[in-house]
Amino acid sequence: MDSPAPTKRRRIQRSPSPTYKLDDEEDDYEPYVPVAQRRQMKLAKLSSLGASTDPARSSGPLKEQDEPEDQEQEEERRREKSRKERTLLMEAQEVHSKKAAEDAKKTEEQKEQEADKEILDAIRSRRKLASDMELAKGIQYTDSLKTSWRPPKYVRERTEEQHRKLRERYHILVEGEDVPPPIEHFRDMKIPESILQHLSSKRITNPTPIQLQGIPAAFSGRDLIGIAFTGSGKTLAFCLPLIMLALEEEVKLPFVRGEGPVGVVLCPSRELANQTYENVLTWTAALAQDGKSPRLNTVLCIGGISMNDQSHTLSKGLHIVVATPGRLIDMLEKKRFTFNNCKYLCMDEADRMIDLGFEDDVRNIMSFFKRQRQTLLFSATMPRKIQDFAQQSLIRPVLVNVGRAGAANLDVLQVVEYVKQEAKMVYLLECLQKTPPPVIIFSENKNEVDDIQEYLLLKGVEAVAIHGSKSQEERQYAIKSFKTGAKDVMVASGVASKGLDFNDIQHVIIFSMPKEIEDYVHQIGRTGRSGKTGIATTFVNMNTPEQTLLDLKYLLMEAGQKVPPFLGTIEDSRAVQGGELKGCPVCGGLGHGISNCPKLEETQRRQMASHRTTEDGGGY
Ligand SMILES: Nc1ncnc2c1ncn2[C@@H]1O[C@H](COP(=O)(O)OP(=O)(O)OP(=O)(O)O)[C@@H](O)[C@H]1O
Repeated sequence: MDSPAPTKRRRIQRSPSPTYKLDDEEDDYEPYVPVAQRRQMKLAKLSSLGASTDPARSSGPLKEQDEPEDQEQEEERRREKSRKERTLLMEAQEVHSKKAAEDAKKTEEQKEQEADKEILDAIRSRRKLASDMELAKGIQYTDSLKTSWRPPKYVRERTEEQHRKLRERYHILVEGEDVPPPIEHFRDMKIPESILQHLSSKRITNPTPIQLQGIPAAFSGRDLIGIAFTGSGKTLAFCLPLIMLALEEEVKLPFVRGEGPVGVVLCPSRELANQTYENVLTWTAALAQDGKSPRLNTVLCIGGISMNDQSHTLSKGLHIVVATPGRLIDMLEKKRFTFNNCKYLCMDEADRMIDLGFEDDVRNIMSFFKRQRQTLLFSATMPRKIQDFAQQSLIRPVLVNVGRAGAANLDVLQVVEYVKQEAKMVYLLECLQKTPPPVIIFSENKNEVDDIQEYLLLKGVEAVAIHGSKSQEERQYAIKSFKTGAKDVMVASGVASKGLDFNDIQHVIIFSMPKEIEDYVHQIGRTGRSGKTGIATTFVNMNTPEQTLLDLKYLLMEAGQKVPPFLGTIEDSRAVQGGELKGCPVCGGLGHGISNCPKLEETQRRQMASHRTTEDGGGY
């Protein structure tokens, strides 16, 4: 009888620590070691270190060889050494028992705070967000970029107190040195008349709070972190300064083939890049309408499209690039254009850009800059961890914050409903009756997106679908037909949630609640834009993690929305202990701390720890 083929035996080796390692696992595997255990190890190290650094111990044997001493002296030295060792050991034990006593006194909340701080410190010590070239050469700029823009005289003459009052009126919070003044009217920002006329034809007559403070700061050349609600006009706030910069450079000395760009806007998705590109095209065309201003050239660099279509623009002087990271790096590597004279880098939905997936791409892109740049980061959600990380990488940054970072837009009526999994499809049809179209339906799962679209089509609803596995043509078709009103409903995965600005969405239906509350904030933010109101209906059920429900409950409470009874009954252990509820520094969720943040999975935590620089004494 044939014996079964020998299988490779995996032997589990028991190590003294509670972590186990498989024989054939990679050698550089570093298990996560809990805080308490790390502390023990540090103590053990401390006592052994103390003993080995004892000069008597290290010099003893050498002396013995070189110049033998008499018995008495030797005996005395041994006694001294043992005294010292005992003292060190006792000290270590004392420290240890003191620590244990302190630990015992601590509440669960304090312990959690300490653990959170350790994780946060590890995150903070990530390499700065600068290009490797700058880091390697130790290049450190200390001054913001100089621009010729100045606020009008009457604004310059206002006191700091008057600026503060104005900010207070618009609920604008600022941080940073010497923050440029807020300006209440576009005209006073010295924006060219032709652009003003175009904006006013689109009923954009007064700046929104983020524009009112963000545009003057950006016009002044300052690095900027801009945080404001979904649909509050951030795009104009970061595109106008770039258009003005490009205009100034072009007027000084016209660009010829091979020159430029002056600035780049980076977006996390092709759809968002395309939308921003179209905005820039509209605004630069409006600028040239006066017959005096030059035409500024803009290129779109995104995957899935042929760059040959843009060779016409690339063959002229280039002013502005709007891009997604991958295609931009490709173009820079192929030297289709350079960043030799690029001075402006803006990241839209910046928290996504800096977050794990894109961080290295961003660093790579930065390495193509050959001179100092102005860096701007914008988003509706910006957890503290990203703000801290970004702040230390920018130069004299100004932080402009309208409302809490990660808070929901108050113009959205949020309705959360308990719908059993099997009842969702049928209930969806009923839900669609709440408002006239256009409606967006979000699902976290691509297959579910397709299923919903199919179901709606069967029921005679004009629906298109968009998700990451669709071809670029399919994605473009879906967006175009939905934008033009040819289709009533768009079913989308997360891809369409961030930054996309569709006209007058009446209703957002969240078919499956995303795990991360930031995603929810972006999804409901497709409605209630530009001062209009909208409804968001969210389906939850027993499949929705309790953590997510808790985040949702607090978000509703913060926005003064109705909390349904099934959410009201979910208890928060931190609230029971009377602790103060702050947004999780990693994802901004109000219902949990870092240690149980859904975004910070175990693997990521390890990854963060490995990012620790040697500057702060290495990692664990
Ligand atoms: N000052 C303004 N007054 C009225 N409408 C404005 C103003 N500025 C911009 N808008 C309009 O508001 C809408 C939303 O703007 P935008 O897409 O820039 O929002 P956003 O803050 O970037 O949102 P998101 O966070 O979802 O990306 C756009 O249709 C834009 O034309």
